[in-house]
Amino acid sequence: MSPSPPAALLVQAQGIAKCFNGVPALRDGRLTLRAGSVHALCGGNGAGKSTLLNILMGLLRRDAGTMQVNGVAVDFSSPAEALAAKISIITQELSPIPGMTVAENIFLGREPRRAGVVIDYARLFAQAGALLQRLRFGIDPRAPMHRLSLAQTQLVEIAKAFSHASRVLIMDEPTSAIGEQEVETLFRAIREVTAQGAGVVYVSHRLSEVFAIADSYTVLRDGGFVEAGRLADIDRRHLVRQIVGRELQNTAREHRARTAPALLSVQGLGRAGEFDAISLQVAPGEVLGIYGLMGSGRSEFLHCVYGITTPDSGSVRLGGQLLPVGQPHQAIRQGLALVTEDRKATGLVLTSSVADNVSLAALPALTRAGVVQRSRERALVASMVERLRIRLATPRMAVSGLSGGNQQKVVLARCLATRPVCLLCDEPTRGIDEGAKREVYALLEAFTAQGGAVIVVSSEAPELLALSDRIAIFRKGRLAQTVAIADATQEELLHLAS
Ligand SMILES: Nc1ncnc2c1ncn2[C@@H]1O[C@H](COP(=O)(O)OP(=O)(O)OP(=O)(O)O)[C@@H](O)[C@H]1O
Repeated sequence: MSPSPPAALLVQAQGIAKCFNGVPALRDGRLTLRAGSVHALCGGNGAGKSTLLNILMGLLRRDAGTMQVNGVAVDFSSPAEALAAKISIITQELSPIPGMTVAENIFLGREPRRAGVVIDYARLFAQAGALLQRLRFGIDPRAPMHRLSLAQTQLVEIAKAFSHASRVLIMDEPTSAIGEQEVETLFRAIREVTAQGAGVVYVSHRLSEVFAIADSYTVLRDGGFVEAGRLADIDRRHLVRQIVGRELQNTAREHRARTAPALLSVQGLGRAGEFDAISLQVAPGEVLGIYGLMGSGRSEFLHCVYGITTPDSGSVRLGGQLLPVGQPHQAIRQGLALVTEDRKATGLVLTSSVADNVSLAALPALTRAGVVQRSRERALVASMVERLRIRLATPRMAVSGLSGGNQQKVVLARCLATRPVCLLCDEPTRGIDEGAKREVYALLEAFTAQGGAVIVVSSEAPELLALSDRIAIFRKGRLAQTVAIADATQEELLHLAS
């Protein structure tokens, strides 16, 4: 029997190049996508993945190279042209319109109209409802966007990409803000559309996802092409080596039981509709992981401890001192820092420079007699850029010019620059590549070795198991149980959380 012919080529890109202000971001971008396939585009932070996909999508123009869609040479000058060629994208940065409903966000500019004029809301909500139900996302199409959590906002963005019934779906880190259960739901939807002949380009730093959903891959490094092939022919270690360009050391933490008095102590903290009666302690040198499904109240809890929101009941003590409620500036002064999940909303000033973002919160410590000591500021920024391997042209460039993963590293650098004694981390490695993840783990290890205390919220169970000494499981806003790391497994965590 002769082998079946390869599926139709949906996208072929070769030798794609792009410079920003004379600095090359992409030198030799390549991509091949076939009908019915999920193709993983892999590479470290700043490798050029988003740049290549933004060129394919018409969001950026290329400087050189060729691109074909369905065998026809293309050079899209806008996303509308790409959409007309049946290509849609879920970008890394979410851009919801908060004042509108979910349905309006999904069908913006394509709303069903009566007599071609007035928006037909009944049909709009019905269409959006049917789509969300098909995808099993469990979101009300009539809900106002501003009411949704970050995870739900990301699901709406995903639904929007599916609503175009495209032949090519580009997913640039689609799961960075959603939980394991929603990831499964997304994968089911991906399998459905590929079974019908669509092709998906999938970008994620979570390699377990890549191996679970994709069949073929391309690796980019430093803007250049490294390797492409079938995932069935390689293992995870090989892929990591190609992405990072070197063998990675294992940096697992040494788990320890802590007996010292608590550094951070939370007593009966509650906030209506979010979480209730949470009491927990973290000792110096300890990492407490928090695990929970979407909607379990884990991020809301961290925000409240830090002071972004005010509790209805309970108290927080740091080093025995009561933290005043709802005052993050005071919390920082007392030694607390928060690494946020949503870097755009609460983490960074995108239009300011990397240097300003890193030194902003540390300015009081860098100021003598009302004058900022610039040489100390420069030294601080340089050491953070080096420790975290932030990939940039110059520290004076705007944060918006950094790749997504490098922006996340700036968030971390900014927190560490305030010299905290206790770090609250909400998805600290979101969007960070495998090499940088190890660096973040090593940083947390060094931080705790010096007596710092850490609380980590992560939706990646393997990450929590690697980092934590104990894991608190949140379920529907309650602390369900705290388990010692020796007794915890991935299955056990999921079981206790659901
Ligand atoms: N608008 C811009 N201005 C200046 N430089 C840019 C701009 N967009 C991207 N770059 C640079 O291009 C390089 C590639 O970035 P890109 O976003 O494509 O990386 P990536 O592989 O998607 O990374 P990540 O996994 O971190 O999202 C980076 O060094 C980045 O700083």
